[in-house]
Amino acid sequence: MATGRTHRPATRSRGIPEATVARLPLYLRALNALSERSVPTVSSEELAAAAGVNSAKLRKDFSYLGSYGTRGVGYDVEYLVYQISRELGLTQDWPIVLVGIGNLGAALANYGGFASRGFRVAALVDADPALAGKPVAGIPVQHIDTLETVIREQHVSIGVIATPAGAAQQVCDRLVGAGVTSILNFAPTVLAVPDGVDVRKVDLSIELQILAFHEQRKAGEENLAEESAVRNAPTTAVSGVAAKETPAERAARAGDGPGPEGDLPAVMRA
Ligand SMILES: NC(=O)c1ccc[n+]([C@@H]2O[C@H](COP(=O)([O-])OP(=O)(O)OC[C@H]3O[C@@H](n4cnc5c(N)ncnc54)[C@H](O)[C@@H]3O)[C@@H](O)[C@H]2O)c1
Repeated sequence: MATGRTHRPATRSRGIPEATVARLPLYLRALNALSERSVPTVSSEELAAAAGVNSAKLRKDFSYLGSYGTRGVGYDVEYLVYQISRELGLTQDWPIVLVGIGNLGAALANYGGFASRGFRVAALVDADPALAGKPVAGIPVQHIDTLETVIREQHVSIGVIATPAGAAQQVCDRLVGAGVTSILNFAPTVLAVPDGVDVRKVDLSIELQILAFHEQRKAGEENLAEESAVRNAPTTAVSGVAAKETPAERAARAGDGPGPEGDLPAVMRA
């Protein structure tokens, strides 16, 4: 779901392109599902379909990991899970700090997927003094004043921002100043960060807008297809003028459906 860009060159130090890195979590999710079902091996086609990726792209991506699979057998699921997890740095535990514990922050804190993927919520932080000490997902919310101490003591390198947009840059600056080098930003604003800090932005409304665009295009294509079907239908002479025949007219002429008047009673068609 994460969208946006990271402030990194298109190719990472070990020669793995950013686009490949962005697909690794998709492969990992599909592989974990296979692993849970104790599936030992998987073909590139099956895995590509499960991850929603083109299979040639998948084989190219895996070649960067030095993983080529075995002809006729496919890829070893467990080994690939290990390889991708190692590449993504998921073989170690990553403490994260979540800032802004409102509707979204509380939902994120309650999301079980962080822990199962190696991300430990080290602290929940909010500026509202009324929230301080209140448990959310079993973790007491801490006041923003403690942010730097929490980051230092818990060795946090990843921060998640779920504050209103107006507070996000200030929170970001404090996170970076305290040593955080990766930020996941949910606030609808562009953050300025120094070199060496990665920012990923999540915006569900942008995703919905992209879907709306595709919906609109699909509707347009359907209309065009209908218009073109009518335009390309065989012509028939009506009162001496060549006119396009609609599907209903064609069916009526063939005697297999209602005429252009549809289901009008016969008396009204006369
Ligand atoms: N990316 C998405 O898809 C998506 C979806 C929903 C909401 N949002 C965004 O997430 C943010 C939070 O939304 P919400 O509905 O949870 O809002 P909310 O008002 O319920 O919660 C915001 C929280 O941030 C806290 N806060 C404000 N200033 C702060 C600061 N300087 N330091 C620390 N905490 C601070 C507030 O006390 C509050 O608890 C908004 O920016 C919203 O636009 C994004």
